[in-house]
Amino acid sequence: MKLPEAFAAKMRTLLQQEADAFLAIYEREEKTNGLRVNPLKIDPDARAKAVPFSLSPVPFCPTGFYYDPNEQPGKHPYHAAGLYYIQEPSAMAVAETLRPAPGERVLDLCAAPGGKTTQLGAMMENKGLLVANDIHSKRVKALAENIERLGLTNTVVVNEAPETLAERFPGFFDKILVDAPCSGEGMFRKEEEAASFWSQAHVEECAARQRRILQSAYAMLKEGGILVYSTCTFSPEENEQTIEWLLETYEDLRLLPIAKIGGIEPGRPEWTKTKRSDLAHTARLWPHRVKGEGHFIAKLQKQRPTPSWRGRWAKSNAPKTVLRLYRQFEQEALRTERSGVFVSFGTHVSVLPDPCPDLSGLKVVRVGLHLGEAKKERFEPNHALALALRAEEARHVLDLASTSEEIVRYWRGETLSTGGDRGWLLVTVDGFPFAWGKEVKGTVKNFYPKGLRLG
Ligand SMILES: C[S@@+](CC[C@H](N)C(=O)[O-])C[C@H]1O[C@@H](n2cnc3c(N)ncnc32)[C@H](O)[C@@H]1O
Repeated sequence: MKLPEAFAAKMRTLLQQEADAFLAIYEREEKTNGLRVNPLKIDPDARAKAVPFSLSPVPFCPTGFYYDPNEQPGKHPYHAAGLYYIQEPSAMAVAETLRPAPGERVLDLCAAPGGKTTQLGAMMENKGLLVANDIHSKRVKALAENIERLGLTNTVVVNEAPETLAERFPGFFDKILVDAPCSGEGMFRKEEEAASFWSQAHVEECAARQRRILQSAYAMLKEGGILVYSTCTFSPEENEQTIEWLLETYEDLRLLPIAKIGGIEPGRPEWTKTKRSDLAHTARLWPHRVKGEGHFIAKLQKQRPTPSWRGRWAKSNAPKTVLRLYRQFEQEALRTERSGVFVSFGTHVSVLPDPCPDLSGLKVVRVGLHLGEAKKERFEPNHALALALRAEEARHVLDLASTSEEIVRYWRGETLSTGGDRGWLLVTVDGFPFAWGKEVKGTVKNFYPKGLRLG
């Protein structure tokens, strides 16, 4: 591919004798293809075996695998069922570095389309609070869809500027990820268009924006909290120099070492003004050193006592009539009873993550688990509920084989004839929840969402 000349010259100066190996990767056609299996849906012991592609492990991510470029996992019904997320392999190292625990309060500040959010949510086993934010309203839609597909129930999706969130949540989060908007030099093979935008001026604009975002992230971190910063670019201005600025601006921040496994290399202190040696704790994933397109990662801990958050927690506002209809549906269709704080938006009802702060006044796209909608005297379950269940939690199941004609027809939105009359049933693919159906007088009415159907 054709690289911007100024970019190639800059990388030659930086990398010197290593530059040829680095630049040679752009001559190769094939990019690396990866998928990350979803431990919320696939039993950890059966991970790779459950997915019918030839996979080889990504060395720095236990749930990550490379797949063969001739395979198309994005077109398999298992993708629609949320069994995996297709993700550029070096990107998988970022959430591994933050590694939140179940029950923590976590913020993914630049989250769309959700590659890292879905990885963080799975690590949290759906326990605690995961706030996924993105400033761009269009990109937030894909984020919400991916969260739903992967079966995350402890997330809040918001569409705000980081400054707005920083005013609302000072000192609130245990862990924050800033996967920053960047000049995307590591994306050139994936999206050739990204190369045409490259200029040194753009790199510097990105660096200035990253600093503004990091100021907000710092404000929202608790004392002792962990901040992970990442980019998919190579420029020192957006990587080591951004971290150098951060350490000089907030003297209580301490860089923590990142394990240099599977070809991951240290950051380059020599590419900064101060050359401070702790910058080698950061990580560089070079495309000529690891099988991946490239990333930079830094991990920091806040040391300073921080005034604790004094906001309010969210309360239930769901009308009794709506809740009664949901409980009626639950008795008819499910074997489990959901507890938690139920909230309604018009006729729609969701159950919040635990804990969940009061979100009024923020642009909230989605909270917790969207259970469904009360319609006159009945309750219609949402697709998100189907994808968050295990098959054994449904009273009635219609299981379709992934290789069958029926699953393709169902995915397209067609009805199926079964001869039964069981009401709400969970349609599964090889036992994995896929969608809702309603079986009435021998026919299963299709509730696969219109916007997600096969074309
Ligand atoms: C590298 S992408 C995030 C990729 C995502 N973390 C993932 O793994 O799928 C950076 C994101 O930052 C968002 N963004 C740009 N400016 C922002 C800002 N000022 N605050 C928050 N997000 C911003 C972009 O819309 C973009 O979605």
